[in-house]
Amino acid sequence: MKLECLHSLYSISPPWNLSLGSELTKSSSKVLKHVEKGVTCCLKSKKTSVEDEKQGVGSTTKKKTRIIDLKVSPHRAVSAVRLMRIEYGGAFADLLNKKGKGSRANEMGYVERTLGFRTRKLDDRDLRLVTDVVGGAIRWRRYLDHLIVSLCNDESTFRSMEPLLLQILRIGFYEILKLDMPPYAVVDENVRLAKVALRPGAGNMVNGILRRLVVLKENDSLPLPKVEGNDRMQARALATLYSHPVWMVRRWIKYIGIEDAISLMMWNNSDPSFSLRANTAKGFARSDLVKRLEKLQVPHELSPYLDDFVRITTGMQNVIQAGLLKEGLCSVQDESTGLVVSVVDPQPGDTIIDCCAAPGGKTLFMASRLRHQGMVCAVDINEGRLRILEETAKLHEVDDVISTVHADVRIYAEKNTVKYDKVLLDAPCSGLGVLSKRADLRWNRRLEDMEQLKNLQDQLLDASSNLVKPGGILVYSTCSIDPGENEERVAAFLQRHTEFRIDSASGYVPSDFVTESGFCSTSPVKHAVDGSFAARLLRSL
Ligand SMILES: C[S@@+](CC[C@H](N)C(=O)[O-])C[C@H]1O[C@@H](n2cnc3c(N)ncnc32)[C@H](O)[C@@H]1O
Repeated sequence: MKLECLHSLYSISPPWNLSLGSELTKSSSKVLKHVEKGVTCCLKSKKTSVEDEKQGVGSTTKKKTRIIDLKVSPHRAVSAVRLMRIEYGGAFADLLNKKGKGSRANEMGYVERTLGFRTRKLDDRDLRLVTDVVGGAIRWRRYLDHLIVSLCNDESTFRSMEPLLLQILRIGFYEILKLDMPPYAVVDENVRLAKVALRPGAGNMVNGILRRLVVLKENDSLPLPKVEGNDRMQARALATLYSHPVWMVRRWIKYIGIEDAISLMMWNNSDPSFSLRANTAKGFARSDLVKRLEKLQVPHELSPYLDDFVRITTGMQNVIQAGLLKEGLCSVQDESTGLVVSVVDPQPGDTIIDCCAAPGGKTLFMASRLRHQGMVCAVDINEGRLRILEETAKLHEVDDVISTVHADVRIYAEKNTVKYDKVLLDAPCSGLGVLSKRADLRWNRRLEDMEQLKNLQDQLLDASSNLVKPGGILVYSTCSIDPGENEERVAAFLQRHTEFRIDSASGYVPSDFVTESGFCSTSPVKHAVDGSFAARLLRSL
């Protein structure tokens, strides 16, 4: 996905924003009450600095008062507000801070509306801290909450805790336990935030709980569960220790065994790594990208699997600021998604249909491989995401070979009579292969979702298969590592459609990724890239 689109796509106004009053849900109105209480309190409390701004509007002069607290650390105030938005606003955890137009100002606007005051402006270090703290506090939520409950006097104190107070505690716990920040500074700073944003009593509570945590950490006696007992008890303990939902842990133990399940959870909890794809369609080769990265002093490494890809671990901000993405010279794309395109194997002159195309990561890469000969028809049910695809196709100069269709592919495939050489179905899925990049996804997925997704995947497979020419190829892919969404879907499809057979991915992707059945499967544990699956299915003549 194009990086610059992430921010606007995932920025959702908080539900407790007063202007959204009529849309408030029950739980968000509860949050609103807490937040309003906090705002009223902190407006009454004494501030370090008050800035009066005069704004001239025509002949009248409006006076706007901004309360600025220079003592509260900006990264903590912003992190607390972001965590509130993510948990209660349904926004995704966009861990890539978009620098530039108004983003810092907007962030402070949210702080002011939620907490009732501004802090000093965020600098680069603050922005990095916000990214670390927000991503970490979300990933480690179950682990942190287990310890917070243990350190509260009783469970009801935890259950009835104001949402903002809980976020402040999570920030403090994460900073002490996982970022190894100087503990007493962390205590003081979070106490100050709780006092100013809520009330003095909240600060006292944060002080008591964080100080107990510091002592337990120093004595190496954190109250953590032991991995013992029956399967269910072990899964529960691991779910707390590695901070994942119990149902996911049970599923992974069943499919990949306890050791790999632990490695997978450690991968999911680590900082995500990113790859860049050089946009050769614009005449920008990987060697050009490497030169630019060297100039920007961004550490990088060539992908051993894909000719156009470069891996970076840090320095994404530099890449963004240098305008490489904005100019369409490269995109942020994981190697696992590039390998899916290798399984499709687009060749100049091919006619291809991408059945679930938006926002277009694979469409654009396939189009670049066509070298301006052939066509990719990009279908998606989501108009907004499809628009992003169209804009990026222009920017990347591959729009000459891309046409878009806004439709439900199940209906489109029934009515459409054109057949294609290659059909890609990159199906909606649980995303269990990309949990390191999507920090909050693990908490939003439920076991019940899996059944619904499997039904949808079957329907989409049936529809897409209608669009394949005799002798043509259907590629079914997901960003999941769950056999229920992958191998089992293909097996069920082949039973329903005897005109298709598996065409091995061998020869299209490095043999490391080819399973015994001939599928392409990437695994965070084995290959240190996101998890994905792709099956190449050949239609008989
Ligand atoms: C996994 S995402 C696709 C990602 C995309 N292939 C890429 O590489 O950027 C799944 C997409 O399927 C679309 N989708 C879901 N149901 C659909 C349907 N019935 N018909 C067409 N598109 C659908 C969603 O809107 C979503 O954009």
